[in-house]
Amino acid sequence: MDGREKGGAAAVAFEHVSKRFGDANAVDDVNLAIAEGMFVTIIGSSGCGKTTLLKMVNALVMPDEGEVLVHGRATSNADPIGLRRNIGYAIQGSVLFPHLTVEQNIAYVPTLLNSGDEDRTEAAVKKWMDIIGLPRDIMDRYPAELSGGQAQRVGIARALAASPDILLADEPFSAVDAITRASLQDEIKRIHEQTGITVLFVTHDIDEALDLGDRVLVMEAGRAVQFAPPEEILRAPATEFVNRLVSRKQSVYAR
Ligand SMILES: Nc1ncnc2c1ncn2[C@@H]1O[C@H](COP(=O)(O)OP(=O)(O)OP(=O)(O)O)[C@@H](O)[C@H]1O
Repeated sequence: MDGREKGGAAAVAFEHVSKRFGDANAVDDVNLAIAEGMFVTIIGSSGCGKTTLLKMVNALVMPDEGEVLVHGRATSNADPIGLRRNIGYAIQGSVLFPHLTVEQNIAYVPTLLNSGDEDRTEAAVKKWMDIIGLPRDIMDRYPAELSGGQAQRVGIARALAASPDILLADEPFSAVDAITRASLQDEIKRIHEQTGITVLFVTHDIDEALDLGDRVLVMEAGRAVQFAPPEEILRAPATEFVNRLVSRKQSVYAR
């Protein structure tokens, strides 16, 4: 059994999920289902619970109430290590192992999974370096010898190299210039189209959220206030906050 026992189950479902830290409701009764292969962007002001929501998918944070289901199976019943094997996690800033080369960083999880099959691991590393637009000649460099954009690409390649079927991305493009960011956005779109991977992508940037997402999830003080395709977010913002978020865009799209 691979955890997909409920045929056609959503890749990720939040069933009335809440999480508190002290007095703060980090996530407040979130109830939604994300179909397999969907690209969901998550946006909201600072501290509204985006990261906490993401971390509940790979069981880095457990809900106080409700259940998070991954392929129909509650994270509370899953072995966290097995769960994380199928879930790539790319976060902002550099989280590369500083003492390992680019190749070793990307190979880290495939090495564990391929248990010593070096050819298979090397093939996986090269494949992901090519897909993500990393030149082969940086394979032997250490993270400190990379540009910010290269380090973020390596982080994403590492998250994808284990061939996960879900990618959690927490502002993965936040620390790069606009041009690098645009090219990384194109690449993540292409990877999504090519692999059919389910993506949950946190961003602070409404343009990025509307451009990348099949669905945009807007969060406000821990609550999921709107979960809809970009056109609907623009056409019918559900709250005053969503309205403010998109007001500038509507005039542009209405032209
Ligand atoms: N480990 C923790 N301990 C205590 N409080 C926490 C913890 N993690 C998150 N919080 C609090 O929970 C709330 C939601 O935090 P979270 O990081 O999920 O928000 P966010 O929307 O991702 O914010 P940002 O956009 O600033 O990254 C915040 O009030 C935060 O201070």
